[in-house]
Amino acid sequence: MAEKIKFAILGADGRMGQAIIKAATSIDGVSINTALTHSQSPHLGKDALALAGVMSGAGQSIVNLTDDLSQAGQSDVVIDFSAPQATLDLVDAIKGSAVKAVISGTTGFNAAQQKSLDGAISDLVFLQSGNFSMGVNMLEALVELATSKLRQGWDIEVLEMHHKRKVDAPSGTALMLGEAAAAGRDVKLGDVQVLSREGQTGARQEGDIGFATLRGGGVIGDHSVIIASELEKITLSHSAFDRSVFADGAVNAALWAVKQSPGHYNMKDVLGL
Ligand SMILES: NC(=O)C1=CN([C@@H]2O[C@H](COP(=O)(O)OP(=O)(O)OC[C@H]3O[C@@H](n4cnc5c(N)ncnc54)[C@H](OP(=O)(O)O)[C@@H]3O)[C@@H](O)[C@H]2O)C=CC1
Ligand SMILES: O=C(O)C1=N[C@H](C(=O)O)C[C@H](O)C1
Repeated sequence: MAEKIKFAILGADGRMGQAIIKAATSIDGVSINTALTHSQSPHLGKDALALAGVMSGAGQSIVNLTDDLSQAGQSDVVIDFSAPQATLDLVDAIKGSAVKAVISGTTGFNAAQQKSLDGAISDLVFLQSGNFSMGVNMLEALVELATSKLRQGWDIEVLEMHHKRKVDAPSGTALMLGEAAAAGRDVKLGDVQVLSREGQTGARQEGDIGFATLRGGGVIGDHSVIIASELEKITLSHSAFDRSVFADGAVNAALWAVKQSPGHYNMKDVLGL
C-alpha cells in the first residue's frame, strides 16, 4: 500500500483550518499528523479533528493542537491559513526539515513581510494565493481580459465584502483582482492603486484602480470588479457560499505541489489558467 501524504495544518483551530481538516480527512491518500495554532489559543492540547467535527478512526488518529511550529517539520506538506507573522515563523521553523511544500492562503502581508517571505522560501515549493476557489481564479482571468480591451475612458473599481471577524483589508482576493486589472492595462498595481477614500479626495484620476471594503455578518467572501465608462458599466463578480470551496482548492493544490520542484507558485499554475 502506498504511503499517505502527511499534512500539517497551521491555524488548525481557525475557520479555514477546520474546513481544511474536513476536506483533507475525506481523501484516502492523506493523513493529518500535525495541528498548529497560536500560543494563546484556548484549544491547545485538544484534538483538532474533534474540534472540526471529524470523528477519529478509519486510519486517522487523534492530533492534539500544539504551538510548537517545528513539529510541522515531520510532514510532507504544511497548509497555512493563519496570520502573516505566523507564516513567517513557520517558514523559519521548518528550514532544513522534511517538508517539501507549503500551501499558504494567509492574507494581509505588508510589503516588508512579503519581501521577507520571498527571501526565505528558496528550498521549498511555496504555493501562495489570496483565493483558492476555482471561480475566483477564473474571474481573475476574465478581469485581465476585460481590462486589456477596455482602456481609455473606462474606470476600474474593486469592491469586496466579508464577515465581521476579518482582520485585513482590502482582502487578498481584492488585491489579486486589482493585480489582474493592472496587468490587463500593462501597469503596476502599486503605481495606480487607491486603497481607500475619505474626505476631500479630489476627482478620480484617469487610470486609478480603486478599492472599497465592506464588513458585516457572516459573509464568506464577495468580490466585484466594476468597469465603468460615462455611458455604461460592467460588473464581474463572485460570491463564495461555503469555505469548502477554498479548502478543497487548497487540498488539491497540496496534492499538486508535492510533485513540483522548489519555487514560488500560485493557483493559476495548479489550474493551468
Ligand atoms: N486564500 C484563501 O482562499 C483564503 C484565505 N483566508 C485567509 O486565511 C487566514 C485565516 O482566516 P480564518 O481561518 O478565517 O481566520 P481565523 O482567525 O479563524 O483563524 C486563524 C488561525 O491562525 C491562528 N493564528 C493566528 N496568529 C497566529 C500565530 N502568530 N501563530 C500561530 N497561529 C496563529 C489563530 O489562532 P488564534 O485564533 O488563537 O489567534 C487561528 O487558529 C486569513 O488571512 C484569511 O484572509 C481565508 C479564507 C480563504
Ligand atoms: O478572511 C476571509 O474570510 C477570506 N479571506 C481571503 C481574502 O482575503 O481574500 C479569501 C476569502 O475571500 C475569504
